[in-house]
Amino acid sequence: MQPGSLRLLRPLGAGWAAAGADYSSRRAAGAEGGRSRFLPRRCPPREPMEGAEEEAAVRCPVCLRELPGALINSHLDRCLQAGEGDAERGWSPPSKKPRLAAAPSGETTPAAAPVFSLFNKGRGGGQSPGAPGGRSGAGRGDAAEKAEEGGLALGGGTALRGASVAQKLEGKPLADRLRPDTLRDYVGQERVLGAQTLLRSLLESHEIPSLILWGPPGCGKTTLAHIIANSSKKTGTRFVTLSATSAKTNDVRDVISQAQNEKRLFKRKTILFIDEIHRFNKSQQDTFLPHVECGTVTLIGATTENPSFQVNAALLSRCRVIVLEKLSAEAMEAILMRAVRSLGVQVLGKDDQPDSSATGSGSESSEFPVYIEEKALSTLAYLCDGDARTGLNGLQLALQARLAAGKTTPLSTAKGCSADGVVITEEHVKEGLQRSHILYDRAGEEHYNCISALHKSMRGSDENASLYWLARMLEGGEDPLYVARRLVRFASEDIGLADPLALTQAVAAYQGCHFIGMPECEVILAQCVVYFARAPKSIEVYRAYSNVKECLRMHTGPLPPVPLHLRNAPTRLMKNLGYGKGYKYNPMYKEPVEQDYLPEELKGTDFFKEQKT
Ligand SMILES: Nc1ncnc2c1ncn2[C@@H]1O[C@H](COP(=O)(O)OP(=O)(O)OP(=O)(O)O)[C@@H](O)[C@H]1O
Repeated sequence: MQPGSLRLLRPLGAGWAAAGADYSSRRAAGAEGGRSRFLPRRCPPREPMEGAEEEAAVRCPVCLRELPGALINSHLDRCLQAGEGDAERGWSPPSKKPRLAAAPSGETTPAAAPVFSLFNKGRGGGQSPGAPGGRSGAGRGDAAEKAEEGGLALGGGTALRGASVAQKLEGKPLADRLRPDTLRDYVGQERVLGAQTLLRSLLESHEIPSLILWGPPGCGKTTLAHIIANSSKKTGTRFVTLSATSAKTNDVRDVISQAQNEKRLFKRKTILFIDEIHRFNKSQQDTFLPHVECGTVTLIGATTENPSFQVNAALLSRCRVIVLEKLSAEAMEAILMRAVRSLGVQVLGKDDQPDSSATGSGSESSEFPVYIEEKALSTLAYLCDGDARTGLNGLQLALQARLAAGKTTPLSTAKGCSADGVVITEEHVKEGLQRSHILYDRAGEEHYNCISALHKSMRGSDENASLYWLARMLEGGEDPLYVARRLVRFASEDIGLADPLALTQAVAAYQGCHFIGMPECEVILAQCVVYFARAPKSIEVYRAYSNVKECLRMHTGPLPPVPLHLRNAPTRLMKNLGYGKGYKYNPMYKEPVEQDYLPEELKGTDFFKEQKT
């Protein structure tokens, strides 16, 4: 490819990324590959500035110099040509700081070589397909990092100093900074986004249908929308974002009218992304229904709640529902691995153990390289329960806390080397995670899933499973009174007259929880749950009552009147009308009383016999 074929279309931001990507592929196609191919380049002298003073400055993605916009393309060509020569001469990179400052989020991935097997599995030397490591051209070589940062190498990799890591952790949260910009970096969700899937082909061909992205927190809904936004820019499509938590109906109207103008005047399409769409009430959702229908906007809604309940049915039928799942532990490992690489933290393998007995401290700990144990990463990947934001926040907190503590640990490596470093262990990452985040989402789908699992386990007389689901809820912060109320219902619905004491137990458990609260009341609920799991079950009453309701629902015409003999007759007039006439007061009879209690037309109906199976 000729240098002249590379063009910067935008001054900065997206243009940087686009130019960087072109540059990467150009470099990759060019020759033998390897990290040295992606080193920043020494640049030709600055171009003359005449006549360009008023133009916005543009930063060259290769050498990071700022130039007038008009000169950037010719500069870039020369810069690239010069760079090729430099790479062959083994040129060493300039200082890292400006490069970090200029890089868009997620684009800096200093490639510390992975040193343990777990995260290398099937990832082609630490680079997984679609995973961070798989990106080409985004990071510099290990040697360059080492030379620049003075980090110590253990097990073949390089770790940055605490001060550098701390600097990288400042500002935006790690999760935001690492939000992938392209599908290539989007990890997991193979079922809906894997190769050959419909959605992937649609996205790759920039044919974006209206979508509802449904999935648990941190599984990548917003990220997927962000990727669509990036790719839609290439086709000139507008991408507008609203959050249902803060947007008002008028905001939606404004977006719609702007979209109508853009469509009419410039033939530009608009994609409207609404985060947490379930927070819009149904009438707010109605506002954009006709505009989705006629194609004024393509809607992308993200929700953690089941859209069948939370999204207007008419709107739902015009959108494709994409169900995203919790990220697997493997996917989480890939995401965390990308994070530690981008921070310059080195992973310690099983054989590179810190000497925990000799933890020292020192004010210069910021001068020491930072390491994280392999076990700490895999534990984090499991504990964050498929929520990438929780995982990345946990990692960030663990690193920040450890760096702030200023403690260093002597390390001995498999190869017999020893060194001091700031080491993040499994315990540290556990501390960095909020327990309630790990186990349970009190407000969301998980709340209903767990209570349903508890109900079914008790119905199935599985006392172990019943206790497990109970503990999942209580440990996750569920309101014990909510569980107790469900137990009251269960006592009648599933145990019923097989053990009428169950209802008493449930009500007592409710009151007990009310009196003493958590955590003491947990055992009250546990006792009740086990009692219910072991109790005989009967749905006789529940079924019979359902049959009665069904009978009422199916009735056509006016409901039959209450038979006169069953009516009370408190006044003379009522008596005269025949109310209560012929009623047989049962206690007055020794023998069984022959008397009808159902309306005439239902005479002889047995709701208990007519049980549906
Ligand atoms: N599939 C993924 N691949 C790579 N990174 C991901 C993925 N999913 C999430 N992340 C990371 O986790 C962060 C949070 O994800 P995101 O905001 O997309 O979650 P979400 O599903 O929209 O959650 P919420 O419902 O809480 O808003 C992102 O900034 C990104 O760094």
